[in-house]
Amino acid sequence: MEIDEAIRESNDQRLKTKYNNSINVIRRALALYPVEEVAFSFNGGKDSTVLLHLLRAGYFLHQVDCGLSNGDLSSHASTFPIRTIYFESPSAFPEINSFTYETASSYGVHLDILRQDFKSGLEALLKSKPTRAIFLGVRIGDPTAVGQEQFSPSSPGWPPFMRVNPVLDWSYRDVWAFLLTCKVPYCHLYDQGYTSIGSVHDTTPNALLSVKDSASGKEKFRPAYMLTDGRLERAGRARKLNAGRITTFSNGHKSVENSGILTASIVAVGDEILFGSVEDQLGPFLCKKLHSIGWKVSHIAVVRSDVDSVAKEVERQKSTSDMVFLYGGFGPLHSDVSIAGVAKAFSVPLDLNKEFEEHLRRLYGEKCTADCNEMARLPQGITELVQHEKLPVPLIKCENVMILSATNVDELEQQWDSLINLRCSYLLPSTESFVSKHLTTSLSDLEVAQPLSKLCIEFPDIYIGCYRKLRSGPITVTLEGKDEKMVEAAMEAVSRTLSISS
Ligand SMILES: Cc1cc2nc3c(=O)[nH]c(=O)nc-3n(C[C@H](O)[C@H](O)[C@H](O)COP(=O)(O)O)c2cc1C
Ligand SMILES: Nc1ncnc2c1ncn2[C@@H]1O[C@H](COP(=O)(O)OP(=O)(O)OP(=O)(O)O)[C@@H](O)[C@H]1O
Ligand SMILES: [Mg+2]
Repeated sequence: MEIDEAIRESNDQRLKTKYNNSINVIRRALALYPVEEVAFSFNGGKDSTVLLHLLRAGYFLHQVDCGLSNGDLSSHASTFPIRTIYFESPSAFPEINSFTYETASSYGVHLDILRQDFKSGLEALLKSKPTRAIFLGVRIGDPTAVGQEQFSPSSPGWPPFMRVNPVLDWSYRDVWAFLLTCKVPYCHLYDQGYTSIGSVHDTTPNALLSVKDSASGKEKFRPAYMLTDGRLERAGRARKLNAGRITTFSNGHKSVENSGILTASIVAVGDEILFGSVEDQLGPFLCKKLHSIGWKVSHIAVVRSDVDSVAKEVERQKSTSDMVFLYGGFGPLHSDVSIAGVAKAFSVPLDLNKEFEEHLRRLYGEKCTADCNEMARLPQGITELVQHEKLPVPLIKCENVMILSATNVDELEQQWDSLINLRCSYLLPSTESFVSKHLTTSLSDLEVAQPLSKLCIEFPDIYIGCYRKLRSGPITVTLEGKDEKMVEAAMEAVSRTLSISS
């Protein structure tokens, strides 16, 4: 197998270590999942080109593990056995597209072409073919690698599969060391100064590789492998704006139903909460309400009343949750910075919203002064006013961020009821709500730890958690899921294992 041979013959010890670790990840994945239920996500980029060759070598060595090959390194299969998916997009570079197709044909890779967005494409793929694990060329430092491990289940709200990232810990230097050592073809855009390739709309050659041609005086670019500081790999990529997940279900009811469990984040703005002088009651109230409609709250944060703190948190949460609920810091006071923070998170300016100004004028009458005009300046181009007869002024929604103006639980209840009443496409109750069961045991932590963690593996779709009110007191086990029978089966298993009589 020429890849394995090239690495063995190389005297780059670091590359050998990276290669061996990645091959082990691939062998582990192939031992865990039948090869027909595994896929490879290939897009012709440098990282996925590395992964293609690692998979070719890894599959060969896996066959040796299974006794299906005699380990003769010169032999290799003429077809690549792992199903390969390519999300083809009209905004991909033609060079990337043709490299993907040419590579597939050279290495006997059968490509499944998907023309939808990633999430819908994967939903369709999982429906048509059982797929338990997908190999990806994601590396630490990619924006999408945040929080991922070599084996990471797909995110909540995504179809269920294991993301396998064999090159997660490879550096920019490792990628080029591999491609050059193995002398494998790569897309020639990388020889023209491109160091990371997205779409034609957000990618340019990396300016750090720019040189002036001494003869013609024209600008030229050195090849990607000459970039010395790998941290600047993405210098030719434009920053992505407005990456909210709302777009995944902007066409309303139908897609909300299809997208599995919906997730929410809650952001409270208020220095007083952080000083400990005011207790936040709105966060727990929202958690209860969201849970009651089958949504999952993935995160609750309290941030300082300053524009950057709000912007940073909203920017983070809007791309990982279906909806972000924000409260506090709304009004004409100097500490009311939430709207500006949201605008900054979406990189848009504030702009006078005439409709909202009219609502404020009606509400405040004579008292509507210049401060009202300030309050009517809302994030430009992304603001939607949500009106209901029970609301004195509409609520403000910016893409998937809902700004709640409530300052206490009663006001929040009124705003929540109005939103539910409106049956807005972005806050629909899930078709199934959660079923929760609780059990109490007086066994110690040490006694329940192992049996419970085994049950978590046995019931992967059921949340099994524990809490206690006293360090030495009884432990309450919580079981939760959307399939009542499964929750009951898990409860019986927990009762049996911990010898609890119900
Ligand atoms: C096979 C595959 C699986 C993915 N799984 C997830 C996932 O579980 N969670 C998630 O938030 N995004 C997932 N994504 C999307 C990527 O994290 C990311 O949004 C995408 O690669 C960004 O590409 P873009 O910059 O071209 O939009 C997946 C993408 C692919 C191709
Ligand atoms: N359009 C796509 N089709 C299939 N897989 C994709 C697509 N886009 C991304 N992926 C998967 O996500 C991984 C990470 O993408 P990313 O763009 O960071 O890396 P790359 O394209 O391989 O290299 P580069 O960083 O040079 O662009 C890819 O290696 C691939 O596994
Ligand atoms: Mg890429």
